[in-house]
Amino acid sequence: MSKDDLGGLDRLFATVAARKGGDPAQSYTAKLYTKGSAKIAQKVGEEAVELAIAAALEDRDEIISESADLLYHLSVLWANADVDPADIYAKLEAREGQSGLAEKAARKNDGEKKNGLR
Ligand SMILES: N=c1c2ncn([C@@H]3O[C@H](COP(=O)(O)OP(=O)(O)OP(=O)(O)O)[C@@H](O)[C@H]3O)c2ncn1[C@@H]1O[C@H](COP(=O)(O)O)[C@@H](O)[C@H]1O
Repeated sequence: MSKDDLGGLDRLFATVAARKGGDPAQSYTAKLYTKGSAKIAQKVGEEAVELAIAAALEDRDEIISESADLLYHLSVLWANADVDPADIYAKLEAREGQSGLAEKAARKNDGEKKNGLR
């Protein structure tokens, strides 16, 4: 499949994954890889906080802009960790049809059993 056939997030991921081993003087993404996983994780955290602030302020334009920043840095984090968006899609698909409330209740029951409370 060519990169042109991919959707937005997959296309962004293909671009950033292709920057691995690239010239840090030519590519911001390549430069980020050379800084390592802790720096990439820090950038994701920063962008997530900036998005949360935009959401708290109900600033729609900033929500869009910060979401784009977050998705870009998240894509770099995935590529750096050898995770493919397909892995995330598979996880989401496995959760389809499972209510978040039911999943949380099941986790709570498991935790109580483990702690001998049940
Ligand atoms: N989507 C993005 C994208 N979004 C944000 N950014 C960059 O992410 C940086 C984040 O801003 P910051 O102020 O936090 O960066 P900073 O000041 O360098 O941060 P520190 O490293 O100092 O913490 C900016 O330099 C943005 O330009 C992006 N850089 C690249 N892309 C995509 O990745 C492709 C490849 O880019 P290069 O790797 O640069 O060729 C581009 O064509 C785009 O499609």
